[in-house]
Amino acid sequence: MFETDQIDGILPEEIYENHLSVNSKSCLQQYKLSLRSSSNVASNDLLKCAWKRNSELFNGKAKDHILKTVNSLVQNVDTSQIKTWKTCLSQLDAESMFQQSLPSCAQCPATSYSNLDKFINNKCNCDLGIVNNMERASKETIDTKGNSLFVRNLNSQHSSQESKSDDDKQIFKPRFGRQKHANKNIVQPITSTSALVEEVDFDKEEDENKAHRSNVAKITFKTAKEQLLASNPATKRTLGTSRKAQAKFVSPMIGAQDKQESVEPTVTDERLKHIDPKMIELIESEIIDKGTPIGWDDIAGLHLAKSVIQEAVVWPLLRPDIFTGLRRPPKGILLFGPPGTGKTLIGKCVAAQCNATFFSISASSLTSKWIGDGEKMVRALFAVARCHQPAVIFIDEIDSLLTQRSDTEHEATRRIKTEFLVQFDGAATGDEDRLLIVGATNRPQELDEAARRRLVKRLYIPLPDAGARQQIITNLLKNENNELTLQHIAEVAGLTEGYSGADMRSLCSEAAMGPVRSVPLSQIVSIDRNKVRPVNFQDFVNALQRVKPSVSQDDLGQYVKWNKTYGQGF
Ligand SMILES: Nc1ncnc2c1ncn2[C@@H]1O[C@H](COP(=O)(O)OP(=O)(O)OP(=O)(O)O)[C@@H](O)[C@H]1O
Repeated sequence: MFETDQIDGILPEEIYENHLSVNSKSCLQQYKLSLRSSSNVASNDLLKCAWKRNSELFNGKAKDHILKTVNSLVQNVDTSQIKTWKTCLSQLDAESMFQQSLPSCAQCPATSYSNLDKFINNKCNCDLGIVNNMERASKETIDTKGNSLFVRNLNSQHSSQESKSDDDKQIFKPRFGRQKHANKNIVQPITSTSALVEEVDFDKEEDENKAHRSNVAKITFKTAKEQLLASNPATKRTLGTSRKAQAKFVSPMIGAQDKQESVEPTVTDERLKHIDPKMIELIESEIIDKGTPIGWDDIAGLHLAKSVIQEAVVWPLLRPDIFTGLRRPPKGILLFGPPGTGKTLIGKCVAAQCNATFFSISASSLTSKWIGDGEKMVRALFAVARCHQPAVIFIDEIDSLLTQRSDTEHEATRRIKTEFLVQFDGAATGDEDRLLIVGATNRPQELDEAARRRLVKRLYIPLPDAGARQQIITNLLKNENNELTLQHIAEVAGLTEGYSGADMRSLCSEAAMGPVRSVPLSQIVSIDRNKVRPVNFQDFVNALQRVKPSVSQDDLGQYVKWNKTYGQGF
């Protein structure tokens, strides 16, 4: 309670008579918190806020008086008055003020929340928060006694909708919960709580309230996500997908910025008529690889594989007129071998050598990322590829798409697989099509027989030999400041038996960290780039302690065996 001698002239009774109604549960809670922490400014702000919102409930004189007193106390916050202000606040019984300010509730008998804790713990069915939102959009009607408030229904849009469905029933919003009254245009105060309680079917009322709130939300409120999707439907598909470094950036604000431009991509090619435009856009932005073109020299070793590919795939794609009949090229090749041996590099190189568009997709993303849409995605992928001929479709982890059939196979996966085989056959039989499907796998033994048959050329991509490892090191050190001689490089190559191309890359990165680690910690931020010493042989020796080969001998044995059975045999 206010001490009458400290904030003179303001009697608690006066405040209660003015039906001080704190706006919302959260407002009150914050207010209480601020009281506990004795934060004068926060308390003052909250009080002001509550009073402002309820200004029409105040007797102007009392309001002015309270605000004046509060202002003077806040302005003198550094003086001795601070003690008085704090004392005032600590003596203000906010709980009982709030309790007493609550008007009678239609649904909860007044006694049910005589204890404020009950209200705070949601034991009261009323929803003050909702009422607050309504208050902003509506005109309040207060009865003469001020103890029961009805709020005329919300915004005109909503009321027109309701009136359409509810014909000539006029709907009013009580401050707590909703009440329907058959009488037209009459704002009825609740004079007897008990009488109303009898009339109201609580369950029905609750359902109606829920439906009403959701209607209001639908009409007046859109989440940021909904707004974004409405303005740029393409974002739905691009959000959450892993982007490659070279992938085109799709701004989430495209829709907002280019309102004039059509959001839907325009499909001009007849072959794409039945394909979802969003999928086309996604394929063009995410799946077409526009990275730096790869040359044969960028791939170390693998001479046999490279020559077979050149002969069987690259030339036919470049000269389809010569490679006809028996010379007709295979439409699918399989690259299998341990991870990190350059299968993807080969795929990219083929595309670059044939001036073909390179589509790169991981089969596992078809079965997981585009779950439910995988089938459509496969169809779209082949359709877009046909429009970008010559094209190379690189499917990494192809084993996860074309696995051997089993009873436990998921229906969606089975459908994607079927679609893939259908499209594959279409591409294989279409004489005009210059499409090449390159599948890559680390587990060739798991491939479906049907897939194996279609991927006619099956090439083993083994671990790099010493010469290839030497070439990889040389290539990677080309742009680094280093003092390794040819002999050093040959020595490192000799020490890395069993390392894959990817392991070699990790080794070189680790060695390149040596010079940086030798810089004293205190100078790392300021040191001149040219003062960092060159990479040397010792850095490689140290790196060899940390980077170990990732492929086991057992795995290698399996590849060799499979190669002998199904591979090209070299
Ligand atoms: N023969 C190679 N010549 C040059 N670099 C290679 C070679 N093999 C692998 N690398 C290096 O290893 C990295 C990974 O290679 P890549 O992605 O082509 O392997 P992968 O066989 O497709 O691997 P995964 O089976 O795990 O997909 C390449 O970016 C390259 O730096």
